[in-house]
Amino acid sequence: MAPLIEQAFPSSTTFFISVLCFTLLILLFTKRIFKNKPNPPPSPPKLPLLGNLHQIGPLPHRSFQELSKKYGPIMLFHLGEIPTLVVSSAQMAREVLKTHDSVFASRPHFKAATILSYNHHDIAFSPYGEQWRCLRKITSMHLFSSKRVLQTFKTLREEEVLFMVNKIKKEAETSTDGDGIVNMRDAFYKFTNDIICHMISGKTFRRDGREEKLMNMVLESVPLLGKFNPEDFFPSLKWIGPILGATVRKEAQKIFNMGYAMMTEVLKDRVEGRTEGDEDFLDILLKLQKDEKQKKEFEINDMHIKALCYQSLTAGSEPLALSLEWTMLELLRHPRVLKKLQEEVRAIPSQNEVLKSEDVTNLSYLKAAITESFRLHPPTPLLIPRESMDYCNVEGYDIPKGSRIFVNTYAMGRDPAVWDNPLEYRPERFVNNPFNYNGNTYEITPFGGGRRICPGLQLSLLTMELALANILWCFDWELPRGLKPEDVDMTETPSLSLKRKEDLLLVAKPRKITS
Ligand code: HEM
Repeated sequence: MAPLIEQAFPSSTTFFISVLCFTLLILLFTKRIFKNKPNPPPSPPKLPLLGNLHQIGPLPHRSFQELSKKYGPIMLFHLGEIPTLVVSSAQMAREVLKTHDSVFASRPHFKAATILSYNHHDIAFSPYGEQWRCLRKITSMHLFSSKRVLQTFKTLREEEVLFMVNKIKKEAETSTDGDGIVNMRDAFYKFTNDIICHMISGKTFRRDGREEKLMNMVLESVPLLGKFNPEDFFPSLKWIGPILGATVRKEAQKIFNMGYAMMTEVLKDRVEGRTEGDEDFLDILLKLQKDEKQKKEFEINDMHIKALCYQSLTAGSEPLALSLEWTMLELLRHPRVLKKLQEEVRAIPSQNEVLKSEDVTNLSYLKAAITESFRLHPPTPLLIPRESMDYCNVEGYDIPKGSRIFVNTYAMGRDPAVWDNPLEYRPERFVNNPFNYNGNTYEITPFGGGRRICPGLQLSLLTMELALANILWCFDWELPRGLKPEDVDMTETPSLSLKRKEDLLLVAKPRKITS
């Protein structure tokens, strides 16, 4: 044997060097193979063709929440043919909305959204690119500039709050059994719809009951955006797409046709002239349409104007109405909180029938109650889905280009690792710790984040504070027909929004405001 070894390895040094080289080669080779192998986030087992679709129920935020308990805060699903990333922790939300915001800033194409957004002429469903950037700039510089939100819309908000309060009084007084029961879901939807219509087209929107017709369109279109449409999950089946998605296409087209006709009418009225009121969206957009400097940067056509106006209603009025509804519901389910909030509001030194914006700026418990409601009931529980424009590595995991992204703010708000006793509604959590919605905090993200953050954020918070303060200033409230707080049915209904199945019926008792 010895001669053979000596023959192969003439000296022990050569033997040692050869072994070392061999080991290094093996290491390099295996590392290379390993490096080329993608490292996807944890996924539940999937079925052929369907992928993980069968694991997602009618309330996807809840299905994802349950699955994240097993698979962690970053998961990769295959919904049909589409890789879908779902994140449900502050750290992972920060990765998506901040660290890699530039990669995750686009939106996927869903057929219903394409039809309802006037073929992506809006902001919310527009893919990331030149058009989105220009429309977004117009929104933040002109339509929702801080000056307009704080000053121009102040009178508008106060007028519409007064209109709502008077309607609630009337409905309570004329209730069928004289029991003062008011449908507060209806009241809030009409209120937020009126506010947005007022911003879009001044006072003319109440003509011919237009505002009511628009509200009904919003009520039909939002659930449609959340409805399962097979063609959105199997894009390779292009040839049978229209058959697979026939129902959704038909419904979306019907709503689009009605909305388009209405918007055309509103725009035509305005082009023919107007006489009164503050500058509204239509004035601004029509002015920009003729502006030479704007034309060089980006030409706004009538389709953009109609889509932007219609989208303010779908993206704005529904989540605002639902936020008011969930907050009011939690107050009625928690009499201690309701009482404390009434005391804060009623300590405002005013003798007026209704409160003005300047009366409600320092209500810290009200602000905390609103945040607590967003934590438990974010109106858009998975945000508006994003799409990755490139390959991305998130915390060591490989995310393929073209993935859909959901940020589960619903699950984040109920995470026991972050919130003690997470299911308890307790505004005190935020009293000395006010939540900064557009800052660097990602424990909850009710308005999203990064470059796609909701442009209606400031307007929504100011509107909610004024509306809720007045509702508590003007009325005492009770649950109807002896219903106990613990017996309120919290079942949700399937939609893109987080919506309770039942309407919110409450007893409103108008209060005498005395000195
Ligand atoms: C409480 C009320 C509201 C909530 C909770 C809310 C929530 C959201 C969320 C979660 C997003 C997606 C953000 C993301 O992808 O990161 C969004 C986007 C958007 N929201 Fe809101 N929203 C509210 C009110 C409004 C209002 C009043 C308007 C306008 C009148 C509005 C207009 C929009 C638009 C245009 C987008 C799309 C932004 C983009 O894609 O660049 N929202 N909103």
